[in-house]
Amino acid sequence: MAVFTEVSEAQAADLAARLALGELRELRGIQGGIENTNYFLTTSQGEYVLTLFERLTFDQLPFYLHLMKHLAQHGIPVPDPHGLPGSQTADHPEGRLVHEVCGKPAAVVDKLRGRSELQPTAAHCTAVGEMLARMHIAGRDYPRHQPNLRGLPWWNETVPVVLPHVDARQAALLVSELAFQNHIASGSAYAALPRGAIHADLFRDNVMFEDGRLTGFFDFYFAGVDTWVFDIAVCLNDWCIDLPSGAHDDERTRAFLDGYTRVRRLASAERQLLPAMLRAGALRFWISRLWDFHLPREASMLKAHDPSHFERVLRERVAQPLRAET
Ligand SMILES: Nc1ncnc2c1ncn2[C@@H]1O[C@H](COP(=O)(O)OP(=O)(O)O)[C@@H](O)[C@H]1O
Ligand SMILES: N[C@@H](CCOP(=O)(O)O)C(=O)O
Repeated sequence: MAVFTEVSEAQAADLAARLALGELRELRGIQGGIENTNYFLTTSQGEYVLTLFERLTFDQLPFYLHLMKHLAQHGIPVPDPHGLPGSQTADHPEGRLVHEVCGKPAAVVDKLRGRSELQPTAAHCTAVGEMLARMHIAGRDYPRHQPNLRGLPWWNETVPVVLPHVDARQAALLVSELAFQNHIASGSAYAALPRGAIHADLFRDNVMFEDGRLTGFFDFYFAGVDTWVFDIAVCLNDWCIDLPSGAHDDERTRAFLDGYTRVRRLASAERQLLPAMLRAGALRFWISRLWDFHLPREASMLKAHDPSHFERVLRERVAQPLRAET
């Protein structure tokens, strides 16, 4: 569970009133999540999620919140952020979406219906693949730009920080994989990859289903502009593997890629680099989990994710690269 900052009912009621969302009925700290403080906020008008951002700054947040607003306006099922009434201008018709609570940047978004599907079937994977491709297409005319803040520069910065905490075999893999990813990123195939706004963290716990149908997806706070195939790889590494072993699941992989390519065909550079991007996706989450595990922050409700899971996924991806025809 993650509540890093305690919000009082009075503070939540005040925010709900400022946003014209009605009277506070209930405020409940949310179980799950490791990055931000999240509460379910129920008012006389509906159900919302209040997020206080623990690492992201007032300057970084408009990219994420306006992206969610943009996607919602393009019919993509994501939580719609609530703006401050009266703050709309001709240039910013959505109004101010970043608020302040307990001195931290905060947002209030709609609560999605449904539950996450932690044991997905091929049909769930097809739905997620299709929806990810729709999101990539809808994001093409999103005008704001912010890099993926958990991309290659962050890996280069963070690997030396986590190295003292791992054993020699793990250190060797981190160092060699980082060198491989720097090599890939400097090549011409990588430069040819199509890119745009990506979610970058679309794991099983960030998508909702109801009666087998996908109702929406959330947790955009690792989003950024990066390659679309990296986003695909992050999904395949979570939705389409056997969790205990980290091994690739052929049926769910095919189902995911079928769903995705029904909406957008993969470019040849994407097909060529998918195996390398699967390794990149595993490395990214291995590094962040090591970082969270060995350099934790204070939180009144927090359970760090297991770093060794993504070490296994990475070893699998290195030993068994996905066949090119998949
Ligand atoms: N818009 C939403 N609708 C419904 N539930 C949500 C929504 N946003 C977050 N949640 C719930 O809160 C939990 C934690 O949110 P998450 O975004 O994963 O946290 P973090 O920002 O710490 O990564 C999710 O697992 C989900 O149960
Ligand atoms: N999905 C990432 C980290 C973010 O966790 P979330 O619970 O906020 O989605 C991981 O599994 O390491």
